[in-house]
Amino acid sequence: MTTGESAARRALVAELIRDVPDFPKPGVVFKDITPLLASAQGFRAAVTELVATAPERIDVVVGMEARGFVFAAPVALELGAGFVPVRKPGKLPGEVISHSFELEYGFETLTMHRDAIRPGARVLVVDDVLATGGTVGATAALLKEMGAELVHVSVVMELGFLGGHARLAELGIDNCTALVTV
Ligand SMILES: O=P(O)(O)OC[C@H]1O[C@H](OP(=O)(O)OP(=O)(O)O)[C@H](O)[C@@H]1O
Ligand SMILES: Nc1ncnc2[nH]cnc12
Repeated sequence: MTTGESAARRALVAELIRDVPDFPKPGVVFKDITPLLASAQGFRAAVTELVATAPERIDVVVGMEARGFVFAAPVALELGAGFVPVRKPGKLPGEVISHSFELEYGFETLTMHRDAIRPGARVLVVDDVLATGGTVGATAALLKEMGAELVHVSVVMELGFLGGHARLAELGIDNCTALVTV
């Protein structure tokens, strides 16, 4: 794999993410990934690049409902790792642990099955967008409670102006890769 090919894939990913102003509320520029997913070449490029960012020996890929699932599941398959979902409240049938936080456009609670990941497992977290970092931060807190090792975070797009990277650094998460930063 050459650097030029990787750069071309990331440029294609960036091109296929559409800005939607004032969604879901005034003042928010929503980064819409549906054109990227609708493009076979674009979707493949995103998954290829996410897989390329993964450290060695990942046991489990964790994805966050809903858009995170779309990228995390194929990355897990490519890596030969398991997939574990982080879900919104009331969706998981077993005993859950949960964490609440503030999002760019609201409040959210995320849950995981308490026994989803064995202590010490090496985990890669994959999501579509890193905005304020609240979602990744909450997921990291859930993984810590389970005793899993958060090895790396990979996102398709980072909204740099919202300071998510700095927020994650404050939480001790300094291993985060974005394919595209705006
Ligand atoms: O860094 P943050 O400020 O936490 O924002 C990023 C999160 O926001 C979006 O999820 P959303 O809660 O809108 O859910 P969805 O995937 O179900 O649309 C996005 O998919 C990320 O998970
Ligand atoms: N501006 C944004 N666009 C898409 N997803 C987001 N999640 C949080 N903020 C977002």
